[in-house]
Amino acid sequence: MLITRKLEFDAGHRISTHNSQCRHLHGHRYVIEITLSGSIISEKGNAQQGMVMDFSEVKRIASEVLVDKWDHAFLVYSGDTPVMQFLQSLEDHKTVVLDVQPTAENLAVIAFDILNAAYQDNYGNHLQLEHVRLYETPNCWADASRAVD
Ligand SMILES: Nc1nc2c(c(=O)[nH]1)N=C([C@H](O)[C@H](O)COP(=O)(O)OP(=O)(O)OP(=O)(O)O)CN2
Ligand SMILES: [Zn+2]
Repeated sequence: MLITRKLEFDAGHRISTHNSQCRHLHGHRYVIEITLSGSIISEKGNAQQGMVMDFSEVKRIASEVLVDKWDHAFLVYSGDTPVMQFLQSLEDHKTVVLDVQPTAENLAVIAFDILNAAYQDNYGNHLQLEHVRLYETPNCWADASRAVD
């Protein structure tokens, strides 16, 4: 069984090596869709009986490890020297430094890795993260999936 929870956050970025508009500082209302797999919990008396995981729990975990950290942050590539220096000059600025360009593709992979470590199987229902879809705009998104062994 697959379940998906959607969350949204705002963040700034630029692709410093881009040959067009995206090299300018700008922001997006990012949308992240988190897909988990697992079996339906059947244990009587369990508050999550009938669920793979309570959607509110999916949100709580994603917010704690990822979304609250990226929301209203500037996502900057560590190799983007002028922007790194500028952000460092701002007192108490919410900045997330990445070792790759903050493209939709890279953000989806980073989000997958962070979330993958966060979703643990608590009830023996083989819960695990399967897929992350990250929308940069309503028209542009990237998918990161669990590698097939
Ligand atoms: N493969 C990728 N291409 C681009 C990325 C990316 O992350 N991966 N990012 C950008 C820009 O950051 C920008 O966010 C995308 O802007 P744009 O192409 O203008 O997207 P829109 O949905 O606003 O496009 P419309 O043509 O206005 O619909 C660029 N490329
Ligand atoms: Zn952009």
